Amino acid sequence: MSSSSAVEADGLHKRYGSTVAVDDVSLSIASGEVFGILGRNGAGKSTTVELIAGLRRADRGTVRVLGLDPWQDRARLRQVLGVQLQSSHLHSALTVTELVRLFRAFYRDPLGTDELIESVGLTDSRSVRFERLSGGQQQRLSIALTLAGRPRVVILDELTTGLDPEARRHMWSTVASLRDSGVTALLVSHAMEEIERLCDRVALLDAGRVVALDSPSGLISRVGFSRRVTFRVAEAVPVGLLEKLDGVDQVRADNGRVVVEGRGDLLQTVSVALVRAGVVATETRSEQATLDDAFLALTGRRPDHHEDVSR
Ligand SMILES: Nc1ncnc2c1ncn2[C@@H]1O[C@H](COP(=O)(O)OP(=O)(O)OP(=O)(O)O)[C@@H](O)[C@H]1O
Repeated sequence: MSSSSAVEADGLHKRYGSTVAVDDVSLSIASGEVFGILGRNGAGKSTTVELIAGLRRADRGTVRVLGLDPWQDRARLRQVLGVQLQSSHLHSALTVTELVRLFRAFYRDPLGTDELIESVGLTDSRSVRFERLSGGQQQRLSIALTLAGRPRVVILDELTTGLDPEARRHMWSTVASLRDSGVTALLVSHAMEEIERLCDRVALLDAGRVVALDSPSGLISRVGFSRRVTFRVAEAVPVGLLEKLDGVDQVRADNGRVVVEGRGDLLQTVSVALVRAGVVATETRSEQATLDDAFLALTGRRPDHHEDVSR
């Protein structure tokens, strides 16, 4: 393993009965990197991180986390690896402070109780029992518990699922400060915006295999177009006219809604052509290709949270 790798997985395989969940997955995650695992439901994301965390044993292949074998060296790994627990595993009758104290006791050099509670914005709720916390607060507490032992590597599975926008931003800044302090983070997410903002690199999993591994912008650059202009027209859609324009790659029309994909100053090109043709367009929008588009281009489908293929 390279000395700067925090996580090294080589040829991982995991099968459940006849289902191949992880099929020859190899990853090398650099120390201090924020690394994302993206894929639709059932792609093998959770199984992959469970193999890395030593929660499951691979049928084949090897994993090293900071040089440790997660299955053989579990006790030592626990001191340096933080894994975000699902909140259902927690004792619901304990308060925030009691849970934080309980988790701190597992570690040799934990962060302070107040510091941990403050870091996830739960100071005002520190005497509240777990079962009385909102879903978002429970999620934030689970992050504090993950960070209790000053881990050098953290695994966060669906970090911000169920959080409101403010809590989500708070989580993002927590990940950014982890990165600033040199912690390696492995993020599993369906949230494209989150992956795009936070991750240095992303592995895209499909049917248990890594189908692409690149920076978010590198993945986006593999999409065949770079810009998309959408608008509505009340009259007949001038598809033929648009298709002939410079920089236009594709035109789709559905029920008066037109989607033009292409390159360069696409909005200007399309707007001028429509005005010249006397076509009135409304609800015009111009956007750049996103990670969503990359997902579609690389797997042939949009991620599960976003089934709107008409975009
Ligand atoms: N304990 C299990 N027993 C049997 N099959 C399982 C088990 N865990 C996962 N699987 C199957 O393995 C495949 C990969 O599942 P996994 O949970 O790793 O995917 P995922 O990408 O994390 O999905 P999701 O986004 O839905 O959490 C799926 O087909 C799933 O049904």
